[in-house]
Amino acid sequence: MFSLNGSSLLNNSLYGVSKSWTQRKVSAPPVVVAAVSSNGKPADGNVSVLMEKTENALSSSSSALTENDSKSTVGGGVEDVYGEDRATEDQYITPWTVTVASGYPLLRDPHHNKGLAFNEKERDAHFLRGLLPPVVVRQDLQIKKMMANMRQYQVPLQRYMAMMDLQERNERLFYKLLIENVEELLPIVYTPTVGEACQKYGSIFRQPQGLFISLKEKGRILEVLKNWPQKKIQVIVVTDGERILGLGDLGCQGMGIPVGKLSLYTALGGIRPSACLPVTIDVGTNNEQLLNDEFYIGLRRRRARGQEYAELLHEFMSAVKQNYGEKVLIQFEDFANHNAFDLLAKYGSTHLVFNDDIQGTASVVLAGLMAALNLVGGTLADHTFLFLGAGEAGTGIAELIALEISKQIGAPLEETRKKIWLVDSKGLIVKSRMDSLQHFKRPWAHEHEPVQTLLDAVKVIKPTVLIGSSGAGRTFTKEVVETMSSLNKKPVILALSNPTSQSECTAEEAYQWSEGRAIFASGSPFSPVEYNGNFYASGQANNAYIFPGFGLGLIISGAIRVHDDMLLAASETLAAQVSQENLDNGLIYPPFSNIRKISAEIAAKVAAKAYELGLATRLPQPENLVAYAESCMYSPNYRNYR
Ligand SMILES: NC(=O)C1=CN([C@@H]2O[C@H](COP(=O)(O)OP(=O)(O)OC[C@H]3O[C@@H](n4cnc5c(N)ncnc54)[C@H](OP(=O)(O)O)[C@@H]3O)[C@@H](O)[C@H]2O)C=CC1
Ligand SMILES: CC(=O)C(=O)O
Ligand SMILES: [Mg+2]
Repeated sequence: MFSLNGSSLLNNSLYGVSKSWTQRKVSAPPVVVAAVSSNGKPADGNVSVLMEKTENALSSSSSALTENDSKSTVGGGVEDVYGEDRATEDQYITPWTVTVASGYPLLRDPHHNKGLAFNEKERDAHFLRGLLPPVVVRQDLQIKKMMANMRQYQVPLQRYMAMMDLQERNERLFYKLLIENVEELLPIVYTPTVGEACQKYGSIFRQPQGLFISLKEKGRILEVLKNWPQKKIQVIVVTDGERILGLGDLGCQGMGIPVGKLSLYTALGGIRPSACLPVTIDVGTNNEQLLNDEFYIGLRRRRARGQEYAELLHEFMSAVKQNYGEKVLIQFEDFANHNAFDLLAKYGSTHLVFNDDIQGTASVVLAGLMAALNLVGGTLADHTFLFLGAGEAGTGIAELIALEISKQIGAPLEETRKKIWLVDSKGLIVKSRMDSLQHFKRPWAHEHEPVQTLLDAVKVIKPTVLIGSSGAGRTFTKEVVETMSSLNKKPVILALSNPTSQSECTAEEAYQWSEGRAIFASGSPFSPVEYNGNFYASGQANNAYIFPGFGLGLIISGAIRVHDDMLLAASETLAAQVSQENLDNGLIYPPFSNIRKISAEIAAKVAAKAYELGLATRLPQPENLVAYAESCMYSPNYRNYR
């Protein structure tokens, strides 16, 4: 889609797009839509965006969504997101228009560029003759070449940059590469490398990705949303950059996280890339190093707090609903906990919101624990849990475990919480600290004398399961792991903190210090470890197992709210995907290589729960939800252009 202004608006001739094409009535793919920003330049450096009429089943099912939404009482909705139909003459609209890309702009359009894979017919039909060398190569050969190139980079950040370049050059090739090499490339586009990329985002910045909404845009956020070239957005991942992984406040440079998470929504969960919108809300940063960094890309001011912050967030949340309707999923990611819990509570009853750090993490860890029971025995209620870290991840997981136990044994939550203990930076959370505790920690303040250190807490609480959610690296010391191992035949130890530098311990440490007995998983991946002549592979306890399938389930059912029972359903489904062979190898998560199938299973169970709870709006309910979920998933294979 092109939004026209300046000379483009007058000439209706866009960046070399052939007039014969622009004049043609377009009834079948490829239809080109391209965007021009307010300064008259291509919105993202790309001249055009090809929009295919029937990209996949999900886009056709989103037409059904469109019909529903246009009847919505919420202003805008999905059909008329730009408000042209309703705008009065004195209201501003964005003059989008539709045209067809060909020639040079087609090669510069990441959504439809195929590089050397354009066939002879397409080269003729789309004015590509001479713009490409003569050879025509298949997509699988392009994949082979890209992987060979990728493997030559020794430095992970170089691989990250190569992947981002590819995403900006040839989107389908990017996703096919990622899907087919998910175990090798996940650590590049996601944790740990994405953490380093965020830290250095200003220096490595080339092309803007996603929407940057800063305090400068206060009062104009709806207008900013309208600058985004895609209209049918289904998932937004938004951060304010204050708690990026375990790396702290990275301000505007946190954009790498929404971009990375959404690339997993597509690669792992099959959401169309064009339906994904990464957003960074820039309210400043308290990171002195960034404030003094000449390459920093964000607002050079300290963070807005209180009313100023709340008003900007509220304007954003309202504008999103107005622009995209109420079924757009808004995933909060890497907010600091003093905002995260409040935002979730405030918007949980008015928007389709999901906090990945609180809810997604809870679901993935509960799944791992359910699977681990096959190795350690007993039910969840038989175990004692100790957390290092009582923030979003820690208390989110604790609450979901308590809820699951409560459902299993029919006991009240207040009771089932009692076997779950948390340690924060001031020691064990106990009743005597109640007055000074943040609200999300209070349910975990049990009757006990104060305990200062994790090691002492392990000794007195005697947990069977130890979970690290502190963001503080190497805090599971030799003594801590040895004590866990002296208390348990098979200690369950999860070091969730990301990236690798912040992991509470390494896989090697867990296996060595437990003499190979630990059931270990970590937030960022570790290579298999050799101990006493045996190899130990550890799983990745990361919310990436959950959110892509979870989001897909919400979308295919047209869910309007997230419910805890959906999280439990996702956990059970993921746990059921762990095979006996995985368990025999000490793994409590299935391999990522099978993730698309797993995501479809999760999506189906989440959707089923949405229907059961009366939260689904896409009716009638498909008979076979797994098959339906699979049929809705984006395929990165090239499309043929006529
Ligand atoms: N594997 C996964 O899927 C996920 C992993 N994570 C990771 O979990 C970590 C924490 O995230 P999140 O819960 O959102 O962060 P929060 O900031 O909300 O919570 C961190 C908690 O850790 C405590 N803490 C920090 N340092 C120490 C220390 N040295 N000793 C004891 N306690 C400490 C804090 O204590 P206090 O309250 O006293 O300040 C706080 O309770 C991050 O590294 C993140 O990357 C998060 C989500 C998903
Ligand atoms: C994985 C994730 O969401 C985090 O570390 O914040
Ligand atoms: Mg996160």
